[in-house]
Amino acid sequence: MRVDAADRQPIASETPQPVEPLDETRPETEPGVAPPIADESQSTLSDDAKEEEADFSWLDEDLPPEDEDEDEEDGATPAVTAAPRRPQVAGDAGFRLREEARPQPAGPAAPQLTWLQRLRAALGRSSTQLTGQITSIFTKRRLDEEVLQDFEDVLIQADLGVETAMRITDRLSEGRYGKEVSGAEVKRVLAEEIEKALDPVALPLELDLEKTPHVILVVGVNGTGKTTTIGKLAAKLTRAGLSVTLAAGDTFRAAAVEQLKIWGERTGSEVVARPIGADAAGLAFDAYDTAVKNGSDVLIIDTAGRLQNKAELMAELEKIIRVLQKREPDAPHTVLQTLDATTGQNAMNQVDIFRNVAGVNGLVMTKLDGTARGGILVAIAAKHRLPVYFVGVGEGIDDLEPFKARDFAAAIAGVEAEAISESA
Ligand SMILES: Nc1nc2c(ncn2[C@@H]2O[C@H](COP(=O)(O)OP(=O)(O)OP(=O)(O)O)[C@@H](O)[C@H]2O)c(=O)[nH]1
Repeated sequence: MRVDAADRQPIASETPQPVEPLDETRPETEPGVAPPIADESQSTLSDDAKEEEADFSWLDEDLPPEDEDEDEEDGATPAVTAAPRRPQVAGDAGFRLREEARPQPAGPAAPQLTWLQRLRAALGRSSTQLTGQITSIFTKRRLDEEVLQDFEDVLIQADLGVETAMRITDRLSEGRYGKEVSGAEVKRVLAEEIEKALDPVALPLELDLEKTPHVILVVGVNGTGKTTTIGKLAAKLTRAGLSVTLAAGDTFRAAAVEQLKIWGERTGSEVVARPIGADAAGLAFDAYDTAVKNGSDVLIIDTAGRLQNKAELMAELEKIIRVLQKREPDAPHTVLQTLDATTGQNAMNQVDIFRNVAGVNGLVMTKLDGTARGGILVAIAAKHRLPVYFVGVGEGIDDLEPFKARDFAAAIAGVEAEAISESA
């Protein structure tokens, strides 16, 4: 079956948001009633519990073999009136089912404007800064070395990366050297080149349901939005009719566990949690079994992100992966890294680190709203060429959007998407 689809740094808010049960998405879950938490007896969290770390050395022993055994519209909360009995995934949901047997209904026309407006609003600061500088550089000046150098500097300051900045200035100078160039023309060239850089990485998340559960391990530095992204993703998947189990693998922070439980309630997903300080690999192992037992299509595992204690964190991630592979050799099927757009160049370095240790094979860029540093996504795409599945444009449940190269390029360059398509 195929489905496409240290020490802690301070974070903006660790307070779980109020619960708004998504009762319409999962009728089998009573509105407002929390789904069962695996091993409820252990779910009470306390500092004392840190002392009680279980012995998971048995995980290193060989295990007996296993038995063989959205209609989301662009940028808007999907109008779900009844839970689909079978997954129905819209073409633009940002993920897709590989399984041929799972049909993709045509669905209603997507309200593109809503999504574009949201993206433009999200990238407003990145775009305003960049386009303002373009206007001041190019007004009443002929294209010469000095202008091109000023332009290149602006692009580098906008975090687009040296390689992309040089490609854009080269392309601009082609046939225009010595001439006056309008700001509109510069923005169009900018948008086209950004789209070219992003297009290869704008891919839907592929969920392979041949062997359920499809395991998604979510990694990234703390505060980059792992838990929030997991919640938003669970909402997308459950709305499409897939069943999801969540594993609270950030066993270092009580607030992260509580936050995940709330997302579990909101999305009707079972949450597997352990006391603070518990072994994250053991939890992942149990969560896999829980997801098998409850028939989940997807298991999403949260992790800690204490980069300051790098050796310990990396050992923990490696152990989680090793342990999961005792159950399913291909797990985790997706290793998703969250990147906080507001951290600019740091985000690039974080990909270097987590890619090596955890085998990251997909990215989600969060907090694109309210940052002037959205350009970093272009530099990361050019360097790492990893798929970017979604972008986070706010803290709400609907603020996770499938990544679309053209829309992103147009929004950041401050042009209409049609302007790119006409001239590209
Ligand atoms: N504005 C905005 N805020 C976001 C976005 N994604 C996450 N956040 C906020 O960022 C903060 C940190 O998010 P978390 O999901 O707790 O991050 P985390 O990586 O799980 O952090 P740890 O649990 O500490 O490892 C929270 O206040 C979120 O609401 C986004 O796309 N936009």
